[in-house]
Amino acid sequence: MTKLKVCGIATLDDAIELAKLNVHMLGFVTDPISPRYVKFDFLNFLKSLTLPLVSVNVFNIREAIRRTPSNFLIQVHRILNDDEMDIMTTYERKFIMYVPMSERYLPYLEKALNLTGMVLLDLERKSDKPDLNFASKVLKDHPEVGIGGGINLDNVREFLKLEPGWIDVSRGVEDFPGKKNLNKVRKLLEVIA
Ligand SMILES: O=C(O)c1ccccc1N[C@@H]1O[C@H](COP(=O)(O)O)[C@@H](O)[C@H]1O
Repeated sequence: MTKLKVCGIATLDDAIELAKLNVHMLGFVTDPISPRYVKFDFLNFLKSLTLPLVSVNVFNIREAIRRTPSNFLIQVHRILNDDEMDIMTTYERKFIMYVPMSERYLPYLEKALNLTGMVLLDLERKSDKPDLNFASKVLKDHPEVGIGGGINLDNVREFLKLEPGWIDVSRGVEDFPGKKNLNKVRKLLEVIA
């Protein structure tokens, strides 16, 4: 069954309340590029939560590896070059590797799948439309892969038809950047069930 990761969480209350729902993973963007940015120190307030927690990073990967609590997964939300990919293999950490949802990134997808069992197919740019045909092809061979990209209550069924390992949702369950709407999350969980 497809699991739900709610990402871009920026308040302790939201994290605690979402953890009480049947959400599978909670994501926190620890890169200042995001309007949902939280400082690494904020992650230390989440240690009482027992579900999988994810630190999402774009440009501060090394800092993230150094400052993210050891129980967190680290999401690398940027295309890495070969040297950076090699360096990733030297760390004893669980990574989620972001891969843009586009045919031209198939070679990178293979590299990411060799590095980690957790790959997230997501938009190359937040303004893009998801390439669900490409995502469908990937998921036929790699059903464990997660998918994101503007998922919300109106379009979630299109993504669920592909039977991804998980769906990754941030903007689609927000009142404003960083503030999650618990009722929208509850409704998403009802659709997934
Ligand atoms: O959410 C952000 O602000 C963000 C910033 C920088 C890198 C990644 C970010 N979010 C990731 O993108 C997916 C999908 O988000 P959305 O549902 O399309 O808004 C989200 O789950 C994060 O993993």
